[in-house]
Amino acid sequence: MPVLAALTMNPVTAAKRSVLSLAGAAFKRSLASAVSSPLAAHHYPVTPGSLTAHLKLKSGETFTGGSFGAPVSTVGETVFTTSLVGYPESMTDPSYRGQLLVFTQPLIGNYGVPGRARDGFGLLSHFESEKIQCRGIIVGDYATKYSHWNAVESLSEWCEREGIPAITGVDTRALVHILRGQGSTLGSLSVGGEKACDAIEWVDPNVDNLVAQASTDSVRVFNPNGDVNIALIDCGAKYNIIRSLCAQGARVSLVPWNHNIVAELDSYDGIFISNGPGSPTHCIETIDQLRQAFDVYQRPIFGICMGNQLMGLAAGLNAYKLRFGNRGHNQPAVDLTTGKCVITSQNHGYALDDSVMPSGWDRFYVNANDGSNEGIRHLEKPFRSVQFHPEAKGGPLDTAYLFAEFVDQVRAMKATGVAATTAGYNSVPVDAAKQQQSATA
Ligand SMILES: NC(=O)CC[C@H](N)C(=O)O
Repeated sequence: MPVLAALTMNPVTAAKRSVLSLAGAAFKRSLASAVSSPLAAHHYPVTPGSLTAHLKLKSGETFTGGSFGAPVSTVGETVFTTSLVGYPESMTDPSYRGQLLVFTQPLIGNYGVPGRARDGFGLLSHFESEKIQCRGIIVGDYATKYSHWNAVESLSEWCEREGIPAITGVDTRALVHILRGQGSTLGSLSVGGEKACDAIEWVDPNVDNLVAQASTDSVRVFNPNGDVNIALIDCGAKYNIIRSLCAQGARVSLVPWNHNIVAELDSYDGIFISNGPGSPTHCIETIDQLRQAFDVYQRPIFGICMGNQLMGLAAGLNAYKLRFGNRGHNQPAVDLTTGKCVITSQNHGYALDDSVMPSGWDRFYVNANDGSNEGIRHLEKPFRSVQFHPEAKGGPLDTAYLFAEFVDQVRAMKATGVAATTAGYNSVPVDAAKQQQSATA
């Protein structure tokens, strides 16, 4: 809507509608104050009569729009993704747990939501977990009509059914401008009365161990007849990681994030560490397990995203929080072993500080945009990890070869009789080791 028209609009209607003027230079000049101005508007609530929704950042900016999800209120870390497609996959990716997800792609919902068909491994074919994991979604322009051969419901119906609030009519360009400037920020999404968001308590989801919430409670086996047995440490694994390993012919034992794998190393031909939500620093048990495994395990270990961070922490690196993270499907990463650049799918807010590498380790990939770490590798042992998502879903399949390389290596080492652990290894369960440590402390 032209800004002038918005300014001459009935102020009550305008106040209900939206918040931002996009008037060129004025946009940049007065961004901070314009955000909370109720005067200008260029988007509409999704349908006449739909509930008003508000997104309020902890830093004070408020965006008003229309609700198209569940009529509930929530708080989360407001993060944005630049992906153009893949909202069903992103919203069910456990790594988005605790977050309010902003889509920079303005038109969202136009291909609806697919059904819950399962593949031959028992995994949902079109989702990355059983349910929506993000706390809410924020879009510029929700498409009220959808069309796709496998859609069974609208994005609005899905959100409502799963109790997830959703807001449309938000100037996501202005919102992302703020988030890029000040970094990922706590936000409240409230539906209903104008003041609903004032009642919200600001609780940062990252203070909790979100991995413990997302992980499986018990061991689950996929593709039981696979010829090599992979322990997949579940920090909140996306289904396509499990599927990608199974599709290579591997048997996958999905184990809880704090499972005592050190006591079972001999039964695994390879170890894989999944993606997962929140800060890696909460996963002390996993880091402890990996540190012990690095000393004695001789077969391949591979990590993805949270898995890269946990392997890095176990190797002796530190992790830090990125200002606004890298979330999208077109992030360039350079393989430092070949110089080749690959386009990758990403979703992370933390990164390894790889400025000084621990002895025996090297950088594997680096982000070609911001220079942040995209992976590490051991120089002698078959241990590697990547910060991006070779399993895609959504995103490009450029790096799917990493699954084939991993399982091929696992298979080759098994065939040539490489023992799982070094000779003389004393398999002390981690809990017992911890007790010993505290007893001698
Ligand atoms: N996708 C992931 O595994 C994300 C890892 C971690 N939660 C981060 O945000 O950096």
